[in-house]
Amino acid sequence: MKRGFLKTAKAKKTEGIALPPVASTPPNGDGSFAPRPHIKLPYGKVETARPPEGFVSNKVFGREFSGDTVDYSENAIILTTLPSMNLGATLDDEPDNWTECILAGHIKRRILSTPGFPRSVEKTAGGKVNHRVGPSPFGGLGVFATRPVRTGDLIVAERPLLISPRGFREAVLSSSKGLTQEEMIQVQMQEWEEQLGIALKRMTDENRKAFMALANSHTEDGSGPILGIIRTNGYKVPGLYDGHEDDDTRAYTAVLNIMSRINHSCSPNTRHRFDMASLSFELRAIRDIKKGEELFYSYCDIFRTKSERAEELAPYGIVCACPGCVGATKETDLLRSELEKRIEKIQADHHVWMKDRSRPNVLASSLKLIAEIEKEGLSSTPSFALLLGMVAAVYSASDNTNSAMKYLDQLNNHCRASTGRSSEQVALRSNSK
Ligand SMILES: C[S@@+](CC[C@H](N)C(=O)[O-])C[C@H]1O[C@@H](n2cnc3c(N)ncnc32)[C@H](O)[C@@H]1O
Repeated sequence: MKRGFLKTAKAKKTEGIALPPVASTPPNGDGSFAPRPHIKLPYGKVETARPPEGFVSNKVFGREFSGDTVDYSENAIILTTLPSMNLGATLDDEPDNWTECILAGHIKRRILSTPGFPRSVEKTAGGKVNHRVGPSPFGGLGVFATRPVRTGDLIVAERPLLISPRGFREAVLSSSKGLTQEEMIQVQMQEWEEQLGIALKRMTDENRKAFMALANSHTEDGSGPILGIIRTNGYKVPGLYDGHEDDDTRAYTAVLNIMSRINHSCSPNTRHRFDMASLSFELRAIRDIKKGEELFYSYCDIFRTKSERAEELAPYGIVCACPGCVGATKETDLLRSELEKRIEKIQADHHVWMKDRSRPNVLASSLKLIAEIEKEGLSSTPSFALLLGMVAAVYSASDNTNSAMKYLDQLNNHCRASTGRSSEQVALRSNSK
């Protein structure tokens, strides 16, 4: 994005809007929320992709609030711009851009109280642009490396255009008595679209334009244009959730200008993390990437079999033709689904060897699994670091310093790719806790 790109940014009249709280779902005693009912949204061509005849949706009137308001109820949904945007602000005031957010009140408070917030978004080494968006052989647009990128290097970091809840609010159901499940879902999608529209209106013209230009693979299932774009392009926001971390219905999703152009592969070459203090997503290489190579992340769980992955990818309209799917066999399915278990077993053997060096070490089994992982393109698994560490430890114990250093170096790069920090920095931080 060019500097000055948002020179025309319009200031907000108010700091935010609070949608009416949902009376039926107060937080539990510990401040957490009960899971929302899991609603499977339709995809593909849906014959009745609209609310039933004569249905009039609840119009939402939010309460406007100013920048110093912090007492919105836990249960209220807040529409707010982060970092906050002053009247007449331009990109010169906030070169890292703003994120339009639809959040529960307590989530906004959590973001604002993150130490360092709003930190500036991390820059690539030397401020170089490592990516470009262009036509992809997989169809539509994709993102490509403009220079060789080493494992662990930052490719791009950006603030999302929009952060919004992944699940629907319960309120809309109150008006839906007598409707079938399918009809209720259509009603919910329409009402959610109207609420999302309020957030879109609050965006700068440039951000709204960038958002609406993103791909939409949900044009025939009743999703409105905004919801369709969110469903096609959303990244789950790690660390942001209303209930329990594992409860997807209360998680948040982010749509980004550049990173939402990245296509899917079951053998991804990038990894991303969310940095709350800068409110940005950081994309790093998980293996060395050549100039011109397309960048991929995985939209599905890569530790599942090919047919299970195909099921997860269907809502995106993807019939995956990545090397991991084209070359899938019984053996690769087994490797993926049993990978974690195999690593755990090697780790247990390693601990036995650490206590009693007369026992067999795990060098051969670790190196064999590392080779299998690299061949299948699964090095984005966080447990890969464990294997690298175990190999380095065994080499080090046998005074094979060169080999130990080689694997420590790989471990360090892997750690940078996952956490943005070197393994020494990560060890220092965890020791200081
Ligand atoms: C997040 S967008 C990715 C960017 C998109 N290609 C574009 O033109 O903006 C997701 C959509 O891209 C397409 N897509 C992504 N990965 C794909 C793949 N591996 N094979 C086929 N289509 C893919 C699908 O239409 C999917 O719904």
